[in-house]
Amino acid sequence: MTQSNQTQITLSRPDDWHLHLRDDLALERTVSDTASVFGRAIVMPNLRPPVTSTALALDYKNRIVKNIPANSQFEPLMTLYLTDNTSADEIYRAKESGIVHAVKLYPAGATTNSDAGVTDLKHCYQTLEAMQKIGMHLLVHGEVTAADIDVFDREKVFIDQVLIPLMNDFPELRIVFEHITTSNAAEFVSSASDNIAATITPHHLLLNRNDLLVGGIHPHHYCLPVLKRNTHQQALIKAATSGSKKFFLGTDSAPHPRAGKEASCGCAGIYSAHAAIELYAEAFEAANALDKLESFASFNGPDFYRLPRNEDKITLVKESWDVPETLTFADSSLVPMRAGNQIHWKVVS
Ligand SMILES: NC(=O)N[C@@H](CC(=O)O)C(=O)O
Ligand SMILES: [Zn+2]
Ligand SMILES: [Zn+2]
Repeated sequence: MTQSNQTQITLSRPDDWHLHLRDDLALERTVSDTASVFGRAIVMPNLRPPVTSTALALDYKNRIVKNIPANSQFEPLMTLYLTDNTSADEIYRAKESGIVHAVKLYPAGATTNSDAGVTDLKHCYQTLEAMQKIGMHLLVHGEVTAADIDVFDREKVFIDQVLIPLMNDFPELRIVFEHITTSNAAEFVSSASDNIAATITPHHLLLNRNDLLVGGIHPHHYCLPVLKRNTHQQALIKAATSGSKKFFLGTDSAPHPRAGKEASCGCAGIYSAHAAIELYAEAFEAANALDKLESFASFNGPDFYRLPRNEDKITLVKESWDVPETLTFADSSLVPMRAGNQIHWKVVS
């Protein structure tokens, strides 16, 4: 059967390898949306204050678990926020805990709540040594922050200025290049050693910078790394649907209250957790590659993290549904991806 008229797809339950759940009142919305479909999620640590220790990660996990719906087996996979002062001992404690699966590098100033991030990776070499030794994954927001670097070039420059030297100094360190947005990153990951992989978001597959800037400025399409030109979008689609084991699902679903997005200096982040796997199904169908969705969404991630694949399955059907203009979020509301429009796949089980 040609895929273009495929009307149903069943796949092993997917996981989200890059997710912002936020905290406290926000958890009711974010945890239930993700937990209704995904088996596990790598929960990003960029809270205020950030999750910089195993103890804080455990407390955070407990707050998340309280919001998991009764009928869901969802498991949050916790991460630590790397700072200049993170000790190797903290890495050993994290590994020992069994609940921390990775450490996240936010270059200071690169994105939301990144001001406590790393100012110079050289400060972290003992910590990185420990991570390499015990196989703790380093997740990177791959952008430089120098003011003289064009925002559209930040990711490309990060490869040469940070990633390549890092991989030379730590050739065994397992790295996830998060939310890649350029052909440069896709090509680099494809050709680099097996210990580096990448996540790709649904918005960087479905949108490009025209969707941010044409016909008016669209604040709900503003995210970091920023949407790039369509040639980069095409390169990401090619990578995601290539069948390569180095690319897997990471929504980077990053909610902000509506007022924070619709502002003269709006927050960066796109909320997709309400319809993430459906949005990926649209992107893979458009590329006539629905047969590649299961590996990208359900196999490549657990395989790279050396975790078991989920055993149960989900089914989506080709059915359009209306996305609300807003969703409740903490004590206010957020504008989800595709708000006020339709999504053309629907999870039925
Ligand atoms: N991606 C975003 O635009 N924002 C994320 C942070 C991040 O992943 O960079 C957030 O936490 O708001
Ligand atoms: Zn990021
Ligand atoms: Zn993120």
